[in-house]
Amino acid sequence: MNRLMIRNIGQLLTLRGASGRPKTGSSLSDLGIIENGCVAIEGETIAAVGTEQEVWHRLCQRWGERLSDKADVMDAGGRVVMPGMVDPHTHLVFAGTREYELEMRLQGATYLEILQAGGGILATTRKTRQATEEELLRQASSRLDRFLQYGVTTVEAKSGYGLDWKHEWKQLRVARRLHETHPVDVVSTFMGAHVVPEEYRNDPDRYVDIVVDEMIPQVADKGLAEFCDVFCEKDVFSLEQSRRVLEAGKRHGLMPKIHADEMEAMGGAELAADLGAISADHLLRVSDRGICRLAETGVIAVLLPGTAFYLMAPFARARDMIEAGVAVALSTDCNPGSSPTMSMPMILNLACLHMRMTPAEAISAATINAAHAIGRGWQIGSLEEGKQADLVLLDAPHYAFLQYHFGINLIDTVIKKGRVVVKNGQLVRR
Ligand SMILES: N=CN[C@@H](CCC(=O)O)C(=O)O
Ligand SMILES: [Zn+2]
Repeated sequence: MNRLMIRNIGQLLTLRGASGRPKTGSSLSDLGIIENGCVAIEGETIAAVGTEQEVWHRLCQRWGERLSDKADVMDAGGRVVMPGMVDPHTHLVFAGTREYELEMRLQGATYLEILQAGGGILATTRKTRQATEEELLRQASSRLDRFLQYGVTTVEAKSGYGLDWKHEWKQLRVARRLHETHPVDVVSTFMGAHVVPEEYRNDPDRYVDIVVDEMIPQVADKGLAEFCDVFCEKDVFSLEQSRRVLEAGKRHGLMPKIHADEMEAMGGAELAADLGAISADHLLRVSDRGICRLAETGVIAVLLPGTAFYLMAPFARARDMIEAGVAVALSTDCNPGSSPTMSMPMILNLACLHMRMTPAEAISAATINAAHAIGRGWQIGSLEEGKQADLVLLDAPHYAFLQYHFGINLIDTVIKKGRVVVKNGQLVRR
């Protein structure tokens, strides 16, 4: 079994103490920092975390004396070590690109107008349906490589560019194969209710019936996803249709997630609260009442500032949410239309500069709270004994360098399940 000790860590961000429930309020600012820290890894798991002295003491008890003979040692050179980041909202598996929509939007077309004219998600659906499973796998795998280089060690991935069973299933199979073969862990969400496909344009309720009665039972039966999501939005899926989809998912053991209050305050956050969803995502226009309900019910707000930035829309009110006691997480929303990025560090920049989160709050939101938003707070998102050994070494002496710099990548080393997968910023070939 491999053993690795990382020593001489200037700032070790443990994010400890929140594996049971996400951070809220002032605890978001507490990164559990250990100065001159050390982490020991055994196999895929963290064996000890603490100051160098504490870790040596702990390991001598476990491994006996002469530790350096028993473990590889990595010198962090006084730099920052933190948990691998978790991206809890991506549309990872798709074919084709939509760079032409940028120009259309710059000329005044809105995201929803492009969609209604048969572009947007519908354009990506046409391409994704045409693509072979191998082609989708290849494209999504190279996106995961980039995620890894940006310090992300687990992503959630939604279906929703198939919009019929054959192609939704293809997307979910690709996500599963990536989880099995790529170093990044992939957690699947079924999102057959992403938009109404063109063939049901005149009968959207019939499409909802198909999602509810045919697709969700098969997804559950085949164990293809843990979560069920819906795009609850004006002219996409109504509140009532969204409720039907998420309730059906729940009956089949798929936990609800929701694209809520993105373009209009539709009451999506309130629906998430009613249903006990694990997260409500986007929330650019959420109402005050929606914020209160999220806080009361413990639904995690997954904020996607890359989308507001790229769609030139107002940013979510992260400060109001944090003050109200909502658990906030951050994500890229990686997709070909509204947020074509794999850069979590860029998301942290935007969270600070446009949503006024502090650097420490943003790191909590991108690690332990993001892990909770996909039901993995017990396993990842913090550096504590017994948790999965997913961690990142920054080429920086202070964690705030991650938000202070922009447009450059400070991720030096990434360790996934105890193995070095990125070194000097470069992927280590598998
Ligand atoms: N808003 C809906 N779905 C995605 C965008 C998908 C796309 O445009 O392809 C989102 O979360 O932003
Ligand atoms: Zn999305």
